[in-house]
Amino acid sequence: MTIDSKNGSRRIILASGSPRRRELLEQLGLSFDVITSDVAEQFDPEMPPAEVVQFLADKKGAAVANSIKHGLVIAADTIVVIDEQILGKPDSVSSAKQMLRRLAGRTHTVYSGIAVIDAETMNKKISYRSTVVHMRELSDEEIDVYVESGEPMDKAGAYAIQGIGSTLVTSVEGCYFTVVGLPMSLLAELLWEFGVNVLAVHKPV
Ligand SMILES: Cc1cn([C@H]2C[C@H](O)[C@@H](COP(=O)(O)OP(=O)(O)OP(=O)(O)O)O2)c(=O)[nH]c1=O
Repeated sequence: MTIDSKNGSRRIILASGSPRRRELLEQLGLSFDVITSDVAEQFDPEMPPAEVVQFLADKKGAAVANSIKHGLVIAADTIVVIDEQILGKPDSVSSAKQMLRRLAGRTHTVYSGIAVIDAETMNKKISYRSTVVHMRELSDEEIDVYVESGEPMDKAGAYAIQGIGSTLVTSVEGCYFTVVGLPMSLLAELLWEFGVNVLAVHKPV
């Protein structure tokens, strides 16, 4: 297998509208395009969380891969799980507050799945990581003020560990980037399978 020193010969496409995922990929110095699809994030409620994030990452990636001829498509999905219940992105201010009331003072698990798909062959590699997150106790007033910031609204579980939400998290067990939405070491492993060595793609920091 030839490993590209840069992804030069290989077009990489990020199938995600998430600015966080874009920023994380940019940090690797990879050149890539962003193409989003509008797949419905629906899944069988009986599906275990690890399968949900892989299923949805695959669905998002396949939708984009099917619309182009060449390129390596990267897609991801993130969910928060507490008491065996899946929390996605809140659809209203009140659901954001409800999610945070549920998470406050407790431990939950964040799952992130990644799918990498070769658009030419539709050969795919899909996997996931999970991280345990401990959140401190929060008063209703703190929750109200945090939700008013707007930050929780497009985040699974209604918080952003990389933002103001960092002040809610006391500790994590596992990969931080899994919580942000793109487990970077897993991404490197999956890209390697397609001949892209992210360690060789560098830019000065
Ligand atoms: C828990 C948590 C989630 N998130 C984000 C990551 C994801 O963007 C989002 C979960 O929703 P996703 O459906 O995984 O992603 P998305 O809709 O933002 O983007 P796309 O489907 O186009 O790829 O929550 C954070 O940014 N920080 C956090 O701490």
